[in-house]
Amino acid sequence: MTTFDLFIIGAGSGGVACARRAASYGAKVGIAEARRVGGTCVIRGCVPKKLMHYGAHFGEALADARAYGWQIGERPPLDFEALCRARNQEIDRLNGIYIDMLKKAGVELFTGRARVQPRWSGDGFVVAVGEHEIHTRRILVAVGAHPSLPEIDGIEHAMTSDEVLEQVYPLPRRLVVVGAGYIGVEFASIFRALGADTTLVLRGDLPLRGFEEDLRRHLTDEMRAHGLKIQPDTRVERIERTSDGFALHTNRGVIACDRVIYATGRAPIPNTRGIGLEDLGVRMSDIGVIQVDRGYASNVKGIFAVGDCSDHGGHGLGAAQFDLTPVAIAEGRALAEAQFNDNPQTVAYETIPTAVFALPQASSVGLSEARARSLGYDVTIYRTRFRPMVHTLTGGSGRTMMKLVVDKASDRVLGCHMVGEDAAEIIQGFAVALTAGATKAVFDATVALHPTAAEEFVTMYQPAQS
Ligand SMILES: Cc1cc2nc3c(=O)[nH]c(=O)nc-3n(C[C@H](O)[C@H](O)[C@H](O)COP(=O)(O)OP(=O)(O)OC[C@H]3O[C@@H](n4cnc5c(N)ncnc54)[C@H](O)[C@@H]3O)c2cc1C
Ligand SMILES: NC(=O)c1ccc[n+]([C@@H]2O[C@H](COP(=O)([O-])OP(=O)(O)OC[C@H]3O[C@@H](n4cnc5c(N)ncnc54)[C@H](O)[C@@H]3O)[C@@H](O)[C@H]2O)c1
Repeated sequence: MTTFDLFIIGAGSGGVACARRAASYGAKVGIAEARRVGGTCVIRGCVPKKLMHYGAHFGEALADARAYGWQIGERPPLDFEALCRARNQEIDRLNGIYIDMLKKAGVELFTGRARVQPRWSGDGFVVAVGEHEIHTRRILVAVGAHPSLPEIDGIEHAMTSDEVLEQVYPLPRRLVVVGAGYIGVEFASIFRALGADTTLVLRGDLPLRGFEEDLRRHLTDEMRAHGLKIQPDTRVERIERTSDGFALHTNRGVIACDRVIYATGRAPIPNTRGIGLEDLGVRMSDIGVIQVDRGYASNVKGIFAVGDCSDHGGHGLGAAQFDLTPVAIAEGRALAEAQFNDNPQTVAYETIPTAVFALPQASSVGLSEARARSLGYDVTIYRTRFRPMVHTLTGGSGRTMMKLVVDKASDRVLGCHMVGEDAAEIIQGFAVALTAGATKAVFDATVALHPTAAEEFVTMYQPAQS
């Protein structure tokens, strides 16, 4: 029987990245996947979501095109189910590519739910996947997370992101999205842009808790201007099926709709529980997050964890922001480098760029103003709001917002934030600048690229009133 150097549970972003890198250094690597290779990002996350985001925004582009002379009459009809089917076809193609990539890398794939056995083999661990009994020196747990739902009456009527992104269904006429984190804001934006009468219901006063306050406010105004109904300070008490859809009973009245999407967060349970980790004494939080050190090692020697199911604590920034695909990939690769190439690496957690594919997009890298102040920085703020050039002809009311948070003492730019078209594409380059430790003087010395929105990031000379 082969003994693997590394056996990975979960072929998602972190697991696949680690497997390929470790195998490239000659390690004997096996990987188990319970659902589909590619994991959340490829199968039911980033990729299908971005395809739907593209699909949704053609509607607006078509309307804008009229102002540029295109003779487009009424809004053309949308075949939403065709969009779902095209999306699924692309996901099937990517799933095949991921399986091939593992094969080409020499990684052995086991299909099924892996379970670590409560006994040790001669030189490591035993993992069961279906009929297979696998011996391995190290285990990487990269099992990701799962939509978490509150226990209220009628919650079984709600769709989660899994169903939204995997199923083919008619476009809802009236939709309610509950929860205003990344997924809630993105889905509400997508369905609104597709033409659904959409209400975003949140418990707090603004969406996207943890993000820069100016970004949250500006994005809220913009989303409302696009016709999205945003209902703050609202708690759903129960969901009732009615003759023509559903009734959401809330502390602020009843909302009628045809579909309800719940986007109330994700947790590693049930993925991390019930697969033998507790029996070996692996330390986890109450929601199943595996506690690891800076080398992604759990408290049990030889068991590691990366990605959404893990937390190494102590990065000093927000938390939820780090459950992102590139973070899982960077952690998986860093683990492989340390274990199989004697090349320990650190992930630049302080300057992880992030975007919300909303209506319009919002993006951030580095610290928010509030977070910078809470960490003791004395900061200067630069902020601009302007009408993007495309709307000079369309007459659209949309406004772009950009903000820089600068440390007075060192002149270092601590945070860049944006709401507006292409915000996601624009922030990536500024993440490079922040990772390199760029100062405001460097931003000022950078020649602008005209005419773009991005140039505003290097032409904000006057500090904003606090
Ligand atoms: C709707 C949505 C949109 C998102 N959009 C973005 C985005 O735009 N940008 C971004 O950066 N991030 C996005 N994310 C987050 C991103 O998808 C995750 O951060 C990323 O996939 C985490 O990777 P991972 O390797 O930790 O876990 P996953 O990719 O979730 O992979 C875990 C894998 O483990 C498998 N598994 C679980 N238990 C077992 C077991 N016992 N045996 C075998 N296999 C098992 C699962 O089936 C899964 O395939 C999005 C997430 C969602 C839900
Ligand atoms: N563009 C991206 O990069 C992207 C997109 C989607 C998801 N993600 C990742 O996936 C993770 C999960 O996304 P998410 O949106 O599910 O989680 P989230 O943690 O971002 O947001 C969940 C929201 O639901 C609210 N909530 C919790 N319980 C509730 C209840 N009972 N009623 C009403 N609201 C409730 C929370 O206050 C929070 O605002 C994110 O943290 C992010 O890391 C990233």
